[in-house]
Amino acid sequence: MKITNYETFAVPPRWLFLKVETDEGVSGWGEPVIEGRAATVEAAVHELMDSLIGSDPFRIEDAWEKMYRSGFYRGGPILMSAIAGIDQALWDIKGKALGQPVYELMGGAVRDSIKVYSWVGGDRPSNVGEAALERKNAGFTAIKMNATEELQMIDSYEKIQEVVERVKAIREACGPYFGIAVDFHGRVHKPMAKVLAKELEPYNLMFIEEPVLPENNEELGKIGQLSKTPIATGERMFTRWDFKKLLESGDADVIQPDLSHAGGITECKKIASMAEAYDVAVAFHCPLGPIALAACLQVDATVYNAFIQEQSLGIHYNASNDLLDYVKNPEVFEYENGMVKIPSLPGLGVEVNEELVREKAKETTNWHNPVWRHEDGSIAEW
Ligand SMILES: O=C(O)[C@@H](O)[C@H](O)[C@H](O)CO
Ligand SMILES: [Mg+2]
Repeated sequence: MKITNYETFAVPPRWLFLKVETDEGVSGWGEPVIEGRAATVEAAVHELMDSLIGSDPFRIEDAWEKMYRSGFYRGGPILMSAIAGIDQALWDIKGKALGQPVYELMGGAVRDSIKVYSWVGGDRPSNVGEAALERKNAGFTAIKMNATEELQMIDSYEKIQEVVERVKAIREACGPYFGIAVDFHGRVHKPMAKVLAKELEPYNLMFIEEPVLPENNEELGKIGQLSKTPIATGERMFTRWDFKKLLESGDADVIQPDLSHAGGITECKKIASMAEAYDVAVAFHCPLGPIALAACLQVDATVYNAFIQEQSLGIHYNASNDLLDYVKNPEVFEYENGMVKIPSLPGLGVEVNEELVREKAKETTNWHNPVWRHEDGSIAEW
């Protein structure tokens, strides 16, 4: 079998899909994108795919190593997202050609379903108690919320108190054992991260996420000493080599590589195995579209230390589109009791609605992160 052609489609709300074709008529889909930089990743996908035309799509490891090692400059969000989507498409082709779900080609499933969490409050926090209860009533057993819209390096205890109040509202609305994750989103710097982590400790959170920016991961250990709450990070880390130091440090309790940002199925499986050796849990990051989620579920099936899966339901900047808009077989994601069943159809399991994708790709989709400023005029972390 040979790779003969490929096409990319930028579609609303802010996603990029890739279709890879072969000479035997089997095609595969991937989702190579990083939020806010879809066009840049698209350019990288074209460069990398051009070098794969004519090669055997079954030799995924070889394709991965070629894309990673033959370029001299390596890693980072753009290249690793491009590799990620291509890798997903190759696994989709292989699974479809062999009539097997991807997890069967990776050693088989260790679980039949995985717990998922929903977002509440979107990006800007508001009425989170009610929103969380709505999710709970819809069957979810866990949610994630953003801690804060903006916080300066040293900021007021009033803003800290606002975060605490929202978390308290969710805890009170949803009961003592409902899963609550709080995403600091790298918006909180070390001086206030210490304070916030300690203030949130009494609420028995499932985890706090990116308490500091990943470039400051060496601070995680100190925050961990101040609070028992499990610490999660990793959505902005892209390779095994990025995760190596973090895992060696012992400072992360949960890692969150993204199947569309961190080299795809091939790389994320390896990162997860490294984490297993350090007794670190995995919660694959996925605020993206249906192909990315499908790829996550295939890997979740085979990763012993995976315990929960993010999915984009409830994320407000995706609200113009439903996760299932581009999928012809929406029943592939079977939600029940806050869990999603692992799809067992060949390949990634999602049947992409190609006509709709082509139609929507005609619209201009140019989503960028909004620029926020603090009261004093300085740029706020997004
Ligand atoms: O954990 C999450 O899903 C968020 O941090 C998103 O990745 C971020 O807003 C970029 O889209
Ligand atoms: Mg996050």
